[in-house]
Amino acid sequence: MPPARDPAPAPCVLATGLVKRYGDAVVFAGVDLAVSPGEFVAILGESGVGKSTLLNCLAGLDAVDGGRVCVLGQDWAALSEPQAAAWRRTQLGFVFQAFHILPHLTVAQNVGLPLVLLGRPDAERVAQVLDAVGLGGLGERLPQTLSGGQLQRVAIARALAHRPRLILADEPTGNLDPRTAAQVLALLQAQTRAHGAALVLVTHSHAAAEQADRRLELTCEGMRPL
Ligand SMILES: Nc1ncnc2c1ncn2[C@@H]1O[C@H](COP(=O)(O)OP(=O)(O)OP(=O)(O)O)[C@@H](O)[C@H]1O
Repeated sequence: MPPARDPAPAPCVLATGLVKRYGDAVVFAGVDLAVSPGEFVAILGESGVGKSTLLNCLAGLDAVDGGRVCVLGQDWAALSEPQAAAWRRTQLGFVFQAFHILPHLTVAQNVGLPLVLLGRPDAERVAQVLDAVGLGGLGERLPQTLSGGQLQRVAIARALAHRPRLILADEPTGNLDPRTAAQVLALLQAQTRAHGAALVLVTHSHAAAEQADRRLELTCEGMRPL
């Protein structure tokens, strides 16, 4: 008898039939997406087509007007807001386009925040991820003393600190020179491969998208492979 094959792993994120509207304006409709553990998917698309909105929907930060999103088997719609916040803190790392770095906290405090919120502060891990993004030694600085590219790397370090199972990154290399961009992407990929996380990257950069296992284009009619 042939050996039983392992069942396919459950997707880290599974979105089916997503529809998003702002008032009467349909941003996108009929969007399907499944990303497996260890997989890196890049999403491209014209400016304004709804890529950031889609990431927010995947993260349960924005409500959808149709369809459903499950993260690691959990449907956002089945959770209360506090339950969703707890699930997000545990499972998700989000690199926002606008960074959302807290100005009154040091770099190290910003990066360590996900670990503190999970009740497991870990200065060693913070130092490790700061080193990994090339910001070793800057932990005690305040964000206002950093460049745009350095702030972007703080946001990436913060998204990785708690080793999330799903990383959603909105233009994470937009402010970086090509060499640093490549390093940061390699780091995001290493996290994905080493911990079986899934990485969904929204980008306009074809160089960044080239690194992905799969490339998809978001259009107003849905998602299509590139
Ligand atoms: N809160 C909101 N209220 C109304 N419309 C919104 C809101 N947020 C986004 N939009 C609109 O939804 C559409 C999609 O925006 P989104 O930022 O998701 O696009 P994007 O593909 O990420 O764009 P870019 O590549 O320029 O970052 C745009 O037309 C935008 O104006």
